[in-house]
Amino acid sequence: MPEAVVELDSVGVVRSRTHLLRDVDLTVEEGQRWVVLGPNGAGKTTLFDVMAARTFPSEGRATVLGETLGETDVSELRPRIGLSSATLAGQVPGREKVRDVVLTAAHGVVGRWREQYDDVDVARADQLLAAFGVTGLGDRTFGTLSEGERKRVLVARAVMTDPELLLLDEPAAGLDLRGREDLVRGLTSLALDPASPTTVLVTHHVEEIPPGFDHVLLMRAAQVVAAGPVETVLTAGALSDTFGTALELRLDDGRWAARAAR
Ligand SMILES: Nc1ncnc2c1ncn2[C@@H]1O[C@H](COP(=O)(O)OP(=O)(O)OP(=O)(O)O)[C@@H](O)[C@H]1O
Repeated sequence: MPEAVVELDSVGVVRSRTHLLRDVDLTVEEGQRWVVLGPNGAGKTTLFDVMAARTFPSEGRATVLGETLGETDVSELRPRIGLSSATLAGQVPGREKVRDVVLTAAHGVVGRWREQYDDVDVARADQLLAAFGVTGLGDRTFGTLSEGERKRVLVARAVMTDPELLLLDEPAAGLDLRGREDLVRGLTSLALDPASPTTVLVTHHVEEIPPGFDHVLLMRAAQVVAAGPVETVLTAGALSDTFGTALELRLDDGRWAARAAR
């Protein structure tokens, strides 16, 4: 029986007397690749922050990598989790060299300050930049990159530390078509590699689901609409319920596409 990497039991998050999450049950097992889909304001980022051990549940119980939030030292738990999110992007100094943005992940810091890196780390950072389609940008400063290039650098950074859990919050937001496809290709390779960490990817768009992602959580209005294997959970009906509008859904050669029902 594979071990649960994330176990949420009736989790609620309440702020200003509003439920950002309500009664969320979820088990993510080792080796699984999950996509969290839902409309704006559904609670996806709040759920992401719970899995990242950055937000604690107001109700229920959340266990991440065997540690129950509220009963553990998160400073030991957080380095075991690889993160890419808009919040993190905002924390990277613009003058930081791109290669260093990836390299500093190994030290759990944002901003390089006199750490020493091995050649093997530098080679891995360059290899990851190449895997996510941003080869040759290693010597540029982060501030000079386009939005899409920054996103891909941050995914490379999240993977750099060989985390036990990899969390990606809307990594394709703001990317142009080529950037999105480069990212999806990189994430597909990652998903199909059995050595890759358990991964959870948050997105608004089924077009951004990389082949190899095997589970889906659909969220709407702070609650779970459906969760489970992609082939059973991701249906036009469930997607229409999630987004509150009638949708058609197609699967073509491993890639999903959705549009308003005709
Ligand atoms: N501190 C807070 N107090 C009250 N409401 C909040 C607070 N933080 C977030 N919210 C609200 O909670 C809801 C869920 O937010 P969350 O960011 O988790 O949604 P999301 O699914 O990630 O949305 P998006 O797709 O737009 O990024 C939103 O309606 C948001 O406005």
